[in-house]
Amino acid sequence: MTPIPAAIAEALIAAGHRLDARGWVPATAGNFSMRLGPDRIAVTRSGYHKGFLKPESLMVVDLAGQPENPALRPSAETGLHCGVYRRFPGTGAVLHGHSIANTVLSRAAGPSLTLAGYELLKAFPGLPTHDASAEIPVVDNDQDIARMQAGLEARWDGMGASPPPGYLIRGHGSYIWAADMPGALARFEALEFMLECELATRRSA
Ligand SMILES: CSC[C@@H](O)[C@@H](O)C(=O)COP(=O)(O)O
Ligand SMILES: [Zn+2]
Repeated sequence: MTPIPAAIAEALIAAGHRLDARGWVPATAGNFSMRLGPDRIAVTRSGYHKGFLKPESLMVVDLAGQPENPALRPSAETGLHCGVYRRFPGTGAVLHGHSIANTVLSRAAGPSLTLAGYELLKAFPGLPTHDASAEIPVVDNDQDIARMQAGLEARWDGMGASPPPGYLIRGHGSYIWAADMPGALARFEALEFMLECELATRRSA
């Protein structure tokens, strides 16, 4: 069995506190993971409140989503985490949350949502200035996670070498990743900030 180092467990638990404090993981929504090695990740177990995670709320799966301990049930969306680690090998942490802004805006969006002119775009890779735009893919929600992941692969295939490090699931939430947990949190918060700005702009229109 692959141990989950204390620093990894602490980072995942702290991420839960942070996102819960912002109202981005209501009820038992959201799931998080961090890379443990080339073919192993620590992921949140299914059905736990992410604001109250403990080391026992975490478990180890391989990049096909198979648990090392078959008695434990990983996040229902483990396949989406594994899909990111497989496709983008530099990924060290993946965060998923359900916010009001990402839920409302993804419901209204087409196949992508464009964010332009925000200083916080600089939190995303390859955007050194606010004078830029990011096209965040929006995929339809699906309880068949393997099918949703296949759709994402097709989207990424059509997006060149460096798709944005995140996407929205319609009416559901966001997935964001980075090389480490501080980076993933920064990108998550930047995306949420810009989505809240978009929502405020539409409300005042
Ligand atoms: C509270 S329902 C939300 C779930 O269906 C799911 O979308 C989610 O984010 C959490 O699922 P989980 O299996 O606990 O990782
Ligand atoms: Zn979810």
